[in-house]
Amino acid sequence: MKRESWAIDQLLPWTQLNNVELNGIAIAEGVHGSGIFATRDFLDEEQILMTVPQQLVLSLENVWTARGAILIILLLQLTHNTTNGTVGVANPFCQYLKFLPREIPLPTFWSEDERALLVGTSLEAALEAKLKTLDREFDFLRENTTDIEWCKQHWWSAGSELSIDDWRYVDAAYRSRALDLPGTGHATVPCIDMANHAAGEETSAVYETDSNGNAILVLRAGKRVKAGDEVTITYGDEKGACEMIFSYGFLEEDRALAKELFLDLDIPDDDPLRMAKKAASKSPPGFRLFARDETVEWESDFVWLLCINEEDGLDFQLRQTSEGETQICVCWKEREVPDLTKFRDLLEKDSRWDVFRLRAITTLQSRVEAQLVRLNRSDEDVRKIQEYGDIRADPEASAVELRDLEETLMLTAYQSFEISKHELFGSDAVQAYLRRVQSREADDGDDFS
Ligand SMILES: C[S@@+](CC[C@H](N)C(=O)[O-])C[C@H]1O[C@@H](n2cnc3c(N)ncnc32)[C@H](O)[C@@H]1O
Repeated sequence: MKRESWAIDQLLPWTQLNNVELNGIAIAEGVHGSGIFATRDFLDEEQILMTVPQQLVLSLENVWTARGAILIILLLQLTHNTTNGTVGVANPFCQYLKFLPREIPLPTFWSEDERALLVGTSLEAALEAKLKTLDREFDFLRENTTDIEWCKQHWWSAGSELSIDDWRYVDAAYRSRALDLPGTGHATVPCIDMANHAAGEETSAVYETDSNGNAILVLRAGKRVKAGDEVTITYGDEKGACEMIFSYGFLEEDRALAKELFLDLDIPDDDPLRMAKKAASKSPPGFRLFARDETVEWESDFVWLLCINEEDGLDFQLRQTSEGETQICVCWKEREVPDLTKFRDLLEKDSRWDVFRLRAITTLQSRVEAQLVRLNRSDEDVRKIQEYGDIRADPEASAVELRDLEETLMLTAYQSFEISKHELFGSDAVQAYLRRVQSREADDGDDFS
């Protein structure tokens, strides 16, 4: 689809027409694309810098459904623009979309060589999954709209241009511009979405909902901003390096830590409960590593299901719901576990808790080790791509830094798993368990002999 673009200095008449109030700020071109800049000095005032009327806030509340609906609405508005208004009804959003960047630098738009720089990082799997989902969604859109006359004409017939890149564009626009607006929820707010990111003390403004449901941008308490300074918000100081690149396409210049990463886990093929565990699990199949103080901690509901077995007391039962559907239930020592997020709490009460913990930590440590091997083995290929590949400077810089930051986080995690393992090996429960296993193995050996 051929998207029309308007220069950002044309945005002012649009804000006036649509009752967006700008108080001492202007939206203009800066170093990170468009941004918001102060046009006067602000000295320690919690001043409202911008008010966006409620009806312009594209939120779940306003559209009544999830991400898919917002993407479809964005796509319809783009179609309205490219068909000279033949499709859909003109609304302020159609014009506003012309002020968005023509290209959004998210990894879903990276070339094959650029994506190959991510091998061994947690972004590799996340990006692969995202691209597959986008392909699936686009196929679904095509299958379900080809029989609608205007869609056939403007999206799918020969010469009409809706492509997977258009779908990736609306997804990237949504992902990089949506806010979690306090009092409203996930929303796309025109004009406030022109605010660039700065973390920590550098963040100069916050966004919220006023008592009338309007979205407002407010100067942070105690912040001084001079005329000409950029007005910034935070996209989430706690976000990991992977998520920053995935959702916004950049890493902050002064970032020193990956902060967090997610690695997947798979249930081994020889686990007799594999299918039941997969069917019963509702949590993401993996674990999150995150930096805390000088060390790295982890979080996972899935790992408990992975490393507990039938002989420990795990079982599954099929139940019929009142709607007639069959549901799989997890049972621990013959009692149903209604909420799998609480399974860990039940295990913690068991006398073999240290044994379970040791199993979990060993599983996580070997997964981290495998990821480190994958990362290190790809270093040589990455160097070749840097030398000969078809890559742009920004994706290269982000990918190389991500490799570095995630390697440090994983090495620290590996070490801290090692320390925990040593501690757990010394526990009475683990020693008693090992003695039982050894004597069982000896008995098995006798059987064979
Ligand atoms: C919500 S939009 C902000 C407005 C955007 N600059 C524009 O031109 O429309 C988010 C995008 O701005 C860019 N951006 C924001 N803060 C940045 C920063 N600190 N460094 C680099 N790029 C940034 C990234 O491309 C990001 O995906």
